[in-house]
Amino acid sequence: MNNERTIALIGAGSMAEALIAGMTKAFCHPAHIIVTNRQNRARLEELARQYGVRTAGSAQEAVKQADVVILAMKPKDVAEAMNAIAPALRANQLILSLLAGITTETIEQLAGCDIPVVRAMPNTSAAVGLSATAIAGGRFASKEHLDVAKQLFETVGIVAVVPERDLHAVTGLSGSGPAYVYYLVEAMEKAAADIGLERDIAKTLILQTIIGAAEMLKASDKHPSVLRREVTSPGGTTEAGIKVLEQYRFQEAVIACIRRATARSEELGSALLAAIAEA
Ligand SMILES: NC(=O)C1=CN([C@@H]2O[C@H](COP(=O)(O)OP(=O)(O)OC[C@H]3O[C@@H](n4cnc5c(N)ncnc54)[C@H](OP(=O)(O)O)[C@@H]3O)[C@@H](O)[C@H]2O)C=CC1
Ligand SMILES: O=C(O)[C@@H]1CCC=N1
Repeated sequence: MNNERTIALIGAGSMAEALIAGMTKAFCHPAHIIVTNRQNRARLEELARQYGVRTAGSAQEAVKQADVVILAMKPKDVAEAMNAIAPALRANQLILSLLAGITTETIEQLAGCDIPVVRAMPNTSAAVGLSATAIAGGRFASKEHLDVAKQLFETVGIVAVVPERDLHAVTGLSGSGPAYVYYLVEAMEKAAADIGLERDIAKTLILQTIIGAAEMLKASDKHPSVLRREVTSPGGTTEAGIKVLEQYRFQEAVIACIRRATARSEELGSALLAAIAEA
């Protein structure tokens, strides 16, 4: 809790809240956090009540007081947000961007000054302190800036420093990753209903199965395919089930899904550049 920096969060959605929850537990006093959004005042008041953070009437007002500016709006809204805050930005601040697909170079361009930018890709498990976050520094970001970002994101999970070119892939893999797991759970719940299991019992069993498998992956040195084979008795139930997944080309579908999400991250970056060029 020894961080004395003032942090402005521009955007007050689900990722912003996940970060506030983590930062107020382990990174800084809530009074050091100022949160702002575009129009939803009730949302800001709710965050202030729940976490004790401060709010600001405008993004520019928040940025004027800040050492670290966290961009937590959707990529499509960043040009408008940066337009509003650019006049208040100073080169001794640090911009931390959570935006999918948007490069540090684009943020630097929108800022219009030589400001340090760190691009981060966390995931929503930050809300329970279990985000897998990757970070990369822009042209003006030093090791100290990366260290600040690392410390901040470590309050909501684990952090890897990666080359920026890898962040599209990280976004497709672990940024979007929780949704893939939830999708699997949705399918398991539908299957449980289909085979006649009582809903609450099925939910409990599915959750424990996911947590148990994740803990096994973490605790063991074995490759996932080895752990899978240990479940699979010859001629047994698992073998019969996995054969169906193979018929449906389950692994190919997952690989195509992550490739598509990665490409989409690249597209989000290009779409913003095209919009900036047009404006
Ligand atoms: N959700 C996820 O799983 C992850 C998201 N991200 C990234 O995090 C960012 C935020 O995502 P998420 O929290 O899901 O988004 P939300 O839609 O939940 O929240 C977006 C927030 O941005 C605010 N906002 C929009 N435009 C402006 C503006 N011009 N000035 C100030 N605030 C503005 C909105 O305010 P208002 O309601 O008033 O319009 C809202 O509070 C995205 O860029 C996303 O790519 C990264 C990793 C994971
Ligand atoms: O779907 C999205 O674009 C964001 C980025 C990663 C997770 N959610």
